[in-house]
Amino acid sequence: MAGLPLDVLDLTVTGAGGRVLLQPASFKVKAGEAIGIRGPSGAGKSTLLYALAGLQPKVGGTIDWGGQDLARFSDAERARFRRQHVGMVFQDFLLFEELTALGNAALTAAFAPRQEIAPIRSRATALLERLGVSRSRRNVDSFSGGERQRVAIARALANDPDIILADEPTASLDRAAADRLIGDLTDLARKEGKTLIAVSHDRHLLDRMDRCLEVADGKLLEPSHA
Ligand SMILES: Nc1ncnc2c1ncn2[C@@H]1O[C@H](COP(=O)(O)OP(=O)(O)OP(=O)(O)O)[C@@H](O)[C@H]1O
Repeated sequence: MAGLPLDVLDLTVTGAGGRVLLQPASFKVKAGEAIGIRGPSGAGKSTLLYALAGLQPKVGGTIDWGGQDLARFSDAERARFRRQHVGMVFQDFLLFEELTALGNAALTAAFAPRQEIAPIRSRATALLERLGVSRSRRNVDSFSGGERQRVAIARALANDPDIILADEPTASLDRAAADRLIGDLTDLARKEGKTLIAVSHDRHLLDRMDRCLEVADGKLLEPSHA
């Protein structure tokens, strides 16, 4: 699948107790662009990324992915959009401890139409191999942080999503594995046209993006170069 463009207009996010987590933010991303989101800890980077994935319950404004405004969707519609279009790498991975690495990586097969199950499983297997996860038939409960991160990345990509949203995707990887992953992710954007948005503190990752957005204290600052 090719990427989708994004048009965000006056996006706000409100958290528990009515706390404003993101003040009105507007920006555009072209299909196939690779965007970094940077800023200090607690600034609201993950908040913004989750909103773009349709995972924030209280949003205002517009989150328009190729003509579909997530901010106006029902919960069920947002879930369907995510299943069809979004590969998400969560900061804390959100793996299922009782499943194998392959079971986790191919998780979306459980919700996919019959004809898509085999392609998802074979893509998940290839991704685990590419990412150097050799123990794909082992339960992830014995895995290290770096192995978990790689399983989480394989899961996000196994569905061949046209949008990749990644929260600190290199945080648990050593430099060599991180650099390989950055190459893989930017290739997906540049060669396959997928839209990539990654929150990161990793200078190496930010430097490889087409451009970066900066978030500070719940505000999107003027877009800047990495
Ligand atoms: N649902 C919520 N309700 C209330 N406050 C929240 C909620 N979610 C996040 N926050 C708060 O919003 C702020 C921004 O959090 P966020 O996780 O987006 O920051 P971040 O920039 O990604 O930080 P880090 O780099 O440390 O991951 C933090 O103060 C956090 O505690």
